[in-house]
Amino acid sequence: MFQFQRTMGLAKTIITFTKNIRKVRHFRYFTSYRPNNSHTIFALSSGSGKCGVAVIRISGPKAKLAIERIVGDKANIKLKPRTAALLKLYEPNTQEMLDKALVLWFPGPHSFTGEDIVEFHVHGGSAVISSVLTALGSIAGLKPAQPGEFAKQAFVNGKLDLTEVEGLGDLIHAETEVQRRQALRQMGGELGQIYSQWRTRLIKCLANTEAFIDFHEEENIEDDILDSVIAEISKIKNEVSAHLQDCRHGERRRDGLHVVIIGEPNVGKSSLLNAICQRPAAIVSTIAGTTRDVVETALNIAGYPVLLSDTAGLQNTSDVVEKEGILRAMARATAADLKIIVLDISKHANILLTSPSFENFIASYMGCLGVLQDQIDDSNISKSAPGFFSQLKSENQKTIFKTAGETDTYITFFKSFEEQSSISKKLRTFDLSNILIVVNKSDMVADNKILDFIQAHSDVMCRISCKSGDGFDSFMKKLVERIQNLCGNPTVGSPSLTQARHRHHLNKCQQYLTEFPPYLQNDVVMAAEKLRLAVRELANITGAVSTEDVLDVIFRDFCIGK
Ligand SMILES: Nc1nc2c(ncn2[C@@H]2O[C@H](COP(=O)(O)OP(=O)(O)OP(=O)(O)O)[C@@H](O)[C@H]2O)c(=O)[nH]1
Ligand SMILES: [K+]
Ligand SMILES: [Mg+2]
Repeated sequence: MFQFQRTMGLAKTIITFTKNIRKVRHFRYFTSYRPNNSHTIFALSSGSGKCGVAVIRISGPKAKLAIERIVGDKANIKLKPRTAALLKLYEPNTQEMLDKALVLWFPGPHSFTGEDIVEFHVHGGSAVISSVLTALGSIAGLKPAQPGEFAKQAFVNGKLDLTEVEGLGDLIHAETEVQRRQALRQMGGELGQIYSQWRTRLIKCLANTEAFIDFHEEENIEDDILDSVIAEISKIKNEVSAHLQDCRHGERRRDGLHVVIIGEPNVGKSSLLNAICQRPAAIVSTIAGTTRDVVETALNIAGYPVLLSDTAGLQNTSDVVEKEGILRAMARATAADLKIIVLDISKHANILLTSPSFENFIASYMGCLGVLQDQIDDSNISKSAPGFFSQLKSENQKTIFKTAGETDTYITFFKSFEEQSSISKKLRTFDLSNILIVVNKSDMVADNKILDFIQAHSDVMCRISCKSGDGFDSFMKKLVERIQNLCGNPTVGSPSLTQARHRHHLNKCQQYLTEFPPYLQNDVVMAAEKLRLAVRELANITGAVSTEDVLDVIFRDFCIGK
């Protein structure tokens, strides 16, 4: 019991019940899944292909034996922990020399995996590598590592929790600066610590609740014990909520920000995509409807990972293939983190100038394109303008695209918005943080009024020419600012969750914590069960409790040798 109290640092209340300890419920939530994994594994840990130096790693109880078999007696004399020694490697059966290598010896538990580890830094030719791997395979008790098996050993031996393992995986896959910084921070354990401290605090609440259940009838238990539990749980719930409301910053930084280019046909969407990624990724032509499918490119923009998509021009069409392309474009635009809406100055200048207000302009143009429907409050709209908007909602392709490209109709559209003052109000609340309007082909029109209009709305609008390159630098500056705002800084503030898996368990944890107080009124035992489930959800994130299935999913993404 003493050990138990000391380990968990439980609330004082619990300590007063040692004599009745046999009654305390079993603390199932302390159990962790630690599969017995004592075999010795080996693999090439550096990348494949010809290279100057290749690193072959061995981890497990027979690592020492492996050095003795491959290096011979000299190994024992020359090898000091964590110090490199230049030694000859031999085939253990024929004694043929294989290579001269740097050999490093990391005795467990002070190693990456917690097991004994040996590293051979051999010459990086494929024949050298395969001869050493074959020699290792011939030693009884050694087996080739599965993908991610070194990291799994580290997890099993308590060297890394699951969020740290994920951080390590992300670091290996990081392609941009921001991904690298975020992964490094997660691998350092900061994210895991947030979840662990919530879990520890919830375990204390659970222990107090269970103490109440077990002893409140016979012992002089403090009356307000449950009040303090309720207060603490409400505090934790608020902290989890704040952590969840992070605008998906961490996930965007890990998986890439989705940016979609949309607009009418021939406005220069594909030209813009090509200019941003500096290669002819999408076909450009004078024919309206050139782009049919979504053209996606993965880019590194100012250190942020971005998935930039060019889409089919939005218009009414009877062509079934183009129609499908338009549906895909709209689906992409709806799901995107940032929409770049492209206009053609030679075609849309008139709308810009005759618009009664900027909001109306945006609403009418994008309403016509059918891309802001997700931001329009349905109920309000159907009340205010049942005919117009319900038609727009339900038949957005059929009805709206019929009119696309006709300036007069746009003007009629936004004038009708203006007449509906309640709708206008709604439109003014559009979230402009995820929209960037690009007025292209500025080489074709040089009208001061238009330039002034664009300048007056420079927070969401810019003018460029994909043809001459004019305005492109300031567009890119604006784009980078948007991306920075949408992704946040990975090294500032508390660390963000980075995976849908974290979000899933945190949402479930929240749900159980919400259910706790109402249950407490009628059924304390059930309330305690809710708390236990909440603790379990947090334990799932860090791997304090996990199943083989979960581990398989996480380690599967690693390559062999990691
Ligand atoms: N003058 C001028 N022409 C441009 C500019 N940008 C693009 N164009 C031309 O406009 C035409 C259409 O360009 P695209 O990039 O194919 O347009 P899009 O929006 O992708 O067209 P769709 O895929 O058919 O929807 C091409 O002939 C381009 O060369 C520009 O800044 N100035
Ligand atoms: K085109
Ligand atoms: Mg195109």
